[in-house]
Amino acid sequence: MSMPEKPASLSALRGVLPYVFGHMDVAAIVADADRRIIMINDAALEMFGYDEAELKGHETRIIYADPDDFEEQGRKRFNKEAQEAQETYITRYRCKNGNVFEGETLGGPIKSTDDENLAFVGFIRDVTHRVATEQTLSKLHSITSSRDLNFQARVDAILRLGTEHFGLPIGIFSHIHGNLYTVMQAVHPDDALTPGMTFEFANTYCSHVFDVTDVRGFYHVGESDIRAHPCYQSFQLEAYLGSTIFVDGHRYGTLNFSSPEPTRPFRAQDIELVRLFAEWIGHELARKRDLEALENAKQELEILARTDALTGLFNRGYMEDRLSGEIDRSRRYKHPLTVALFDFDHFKKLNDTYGHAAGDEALKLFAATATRMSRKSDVVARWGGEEFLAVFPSTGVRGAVTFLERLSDEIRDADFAPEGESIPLTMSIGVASAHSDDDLDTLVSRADAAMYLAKTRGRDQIRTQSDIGKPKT
Ligand SMILES: Nc1nc2c(ncn2[C@@H]2O[C@H](COP(=O)(O)OP(=O)(O)OP(=O)(O)O)[C@@H](O)[C@H]2O)c(=O)[nH]1
Repeated sequence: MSMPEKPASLSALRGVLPYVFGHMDVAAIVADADRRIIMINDAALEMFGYDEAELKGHETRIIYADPDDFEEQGRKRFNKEAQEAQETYITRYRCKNGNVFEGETLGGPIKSTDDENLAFVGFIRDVTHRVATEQTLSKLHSITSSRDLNFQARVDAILRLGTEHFGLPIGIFSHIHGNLYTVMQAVHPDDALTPGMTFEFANTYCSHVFDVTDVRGFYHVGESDIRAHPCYQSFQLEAYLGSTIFVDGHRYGTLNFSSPEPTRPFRAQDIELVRLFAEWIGHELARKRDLEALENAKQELEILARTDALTGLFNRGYMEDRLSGEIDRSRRYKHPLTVALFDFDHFKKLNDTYGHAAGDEALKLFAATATRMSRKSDVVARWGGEEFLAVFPSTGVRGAVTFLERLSDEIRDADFAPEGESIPLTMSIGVASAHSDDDLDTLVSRADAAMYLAKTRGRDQIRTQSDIGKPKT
């Protein structure tokens, strides 16, 4: 602010003060060296709610909310070395009616022609709302950048922040689909709103927001054009502020705050804040959805990577890892572990006679039957073309053979009729149990040798490792 020419004395200054500050729209207060008010302009009288006579001659202490601030400003500025006002500071002031506000103040001495301090002037601007908005923005930043909070906790914190900032005690994050308004999350002084509650969309004030895809505020519905609104009729909500939430450019729902009491008119900053809150929720929803899609795709890929496409059983790669793990576990816990290697008999003939598709059906029949009959802890995999490997944890040879007899009977007796003609499917099965020094290769090769024995001894039978090297029985 540019100052007029310097006056020579305090009395000269007193003469010009009303002309200089009288009609400014910024509140201006001038005090003498004893900090007694010698001039207060109309804007300041209006700001503080006093008459001129109530302030003139009083210490400026009267307008400070906190006496410590009065003392501190005195130390800083009411001294010989003080320089003319250059930068602003924010102090809390008190009005006559007790209201406290944040005042951005530009203050300093008015110097005489001899560079003496004649008086001190302060220009004050009420920045309460700006300060409150800045504080809310800073809290929003902490909420949205906190690593400790998940999405739901952040939305909850934003709902609470909004209710506090706007002075509207009910906060709702909604999803809107057709005429269905669903509460996703809410804060309510009586906990009257819970996630999953639904309302008719047309009956909510949000219809005004969602349909125009913008922010809307009503601060005293009872005295407005929309007092016939069904929301007012049903819920008697006097005040409302809401914004549309967009996810990737599509309308998702709303973020809204409301109150059964009328409130002050909303300011431009309120509109921008609620829009900002809603924007953040929209971005997070999009991010969450992308992450979930990515996670699902990853899981599908993992499943695909370990699955045999034809039969849906585990594939060989997965089984090799799994069996190695099971061998380690059986060694560590000293539990038995048995494996069985299955090979269809005369599969080539089946393919050649009935076609490859019939062969595939036989493989699928085995997979479905083995899956249905085995225990949860058993693992069955396609090991090669028409070869399968089953692993039976905590099971000895005898237990495994009992199960394998039932399984091979079931498959032989299944009504497998590729061309309407029923043909029995038989398998040669080799069984081996893990020794303490076994690895994947040694264990499977014993099962393989037992399976080969079953083939050479006439097929459609089960042979175990103990049959190897024994004469035919
Ligand atoms: N339909 C079909 N056939 C397959 C598949 N994988 C391997 N085969 C066939 O399985 C047959 C295996 O033949 P072989 O190894 O000679 O054995 P086999 O005819 O069953 O005779 P034995 O094992 O001695 O009883 C081959 O004809 C392969 O083409 C598959 O995914 N689908």
